[in-house]
Amino acid sequence: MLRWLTAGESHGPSLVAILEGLPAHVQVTTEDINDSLARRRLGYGRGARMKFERDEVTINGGVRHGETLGGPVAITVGNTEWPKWEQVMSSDPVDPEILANSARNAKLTRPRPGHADLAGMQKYDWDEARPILERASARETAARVALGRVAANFIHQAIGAEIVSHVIELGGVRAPAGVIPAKADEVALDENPVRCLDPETSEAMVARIDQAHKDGDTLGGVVEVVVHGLPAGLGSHIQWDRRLDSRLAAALMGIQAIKGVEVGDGFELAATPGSLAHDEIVPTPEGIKRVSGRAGGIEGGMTIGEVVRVRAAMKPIATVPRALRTVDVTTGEEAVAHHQRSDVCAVPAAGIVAEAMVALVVAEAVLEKFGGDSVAETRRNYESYVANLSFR
Ligand SMILES: Cc1cc2nc3c(=O)[nH]c(=O)nc-3n(C[C@H](O)[C@H](O)[C@H](O)COP(=O)(O)O)c2cc1C
Ligand SMILES: C=C(O[C@@H]1CC(C(=O)O)=C[C@@H](OP(=O)(O)O)[C@H]1O)C(=O)O
Repeated sequence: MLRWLTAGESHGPSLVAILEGLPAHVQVTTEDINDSLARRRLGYGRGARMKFERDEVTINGGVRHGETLGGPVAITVGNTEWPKWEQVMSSDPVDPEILANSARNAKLTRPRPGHADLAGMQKYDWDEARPILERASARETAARVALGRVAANFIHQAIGAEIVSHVIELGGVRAPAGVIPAKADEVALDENPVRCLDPETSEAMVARIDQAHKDGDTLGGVVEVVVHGLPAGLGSHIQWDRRLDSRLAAALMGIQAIKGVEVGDGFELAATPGSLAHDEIVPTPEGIKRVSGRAGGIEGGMTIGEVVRVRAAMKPIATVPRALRTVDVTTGEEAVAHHQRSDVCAVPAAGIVAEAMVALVVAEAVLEKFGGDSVAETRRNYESYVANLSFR
């Protein structure tokens, strides 16, 4: 069983992440994790915080000399802005006079529509939004990306599978259909300001972000995660919670601000006749293949041995500079929502987080199918399965 958990607040000293259940000998280094975290900071339209803050990665357990030991992998991502927040976010009590004189500690009593503020204040009985937004913030995704990198290394080393993501829609600008990036495209994707391979679309997306910035507005979009190299048979049709599609959907929907998930061509398939919607099966010299990939590589909750493709739709950032109407909870009067700073658009970053979530779910499915307490054992089991697969 693979399980993972994160802890920590947006302006706390650090995020903490634990991943348990991976076999021994997964090769992973602090540099690998730094590399993935740096990719999450990329993307045109992010706010000031991404520029001045750094992620300080420490692997606290489960890895020795660049290889996992089989025990829980523990990672902390330190927040270099912590000294500014040491009192506001102190875990121990702080002199009330110091807090009363701290502008940073001013009560946030005007909850933002679209964020967790209001429901969180009601549910957890707080008179302001700080205790809610600190954990609701997508700062937490840094911890998931750290774990996702360990999982991605595992699936690559055990079965050779590779994950890549790209932005297919941003602020209503849609990339041409049918482009499926290879892992080799990742460098170009990361160099592109909106992680989109089509130059014209990418320019239009950047222009849309500039316009939103000027208008005091924010944007959402759609990312697609592609997994190359998975064999047929991960996941199962046997029970709803064993289906790989349901698990991928839950993992993607669990990312802050993701409001829709598609497997393959998803919603478009709903409007397509069956004769055109499915991926016909044909014999080829390389074995049984599909003539198209509309299903996104999953049928009956199982991988079919083709490219897996899932999409996640992100709503626009909730902290809208041209602030939205709300109620000041101290007075009960109409007000505008609090706004200090925010991203205009974080869709490119959401793609990196989506890759991490897909890596964790796929790693879990690989371990279910092939097991193994060392990477070599997982690989042997995988190779034996593939060599004996019927109707290859
Ligand atoms: C990478 C990333 C960055 C985000 N940056 C911001 C931000 O700067 N400001 C903001 O209000 N929301 C931001 N969000 C979205 C909020 O975290 C999200 O709207 C909030 O947690 C409530 O979302 P929910 O309704 O989906 O739970 C970001 C989300 C992601 C994935
Ligand atoms: C810090 C990160 O993202 C943050 C996610 C976020 C939110 O509300 O989700 C709000 C912003 O933080 P702040 O309100 O402090 O400016 C983003 O910068 C990060 O991704 O590392």
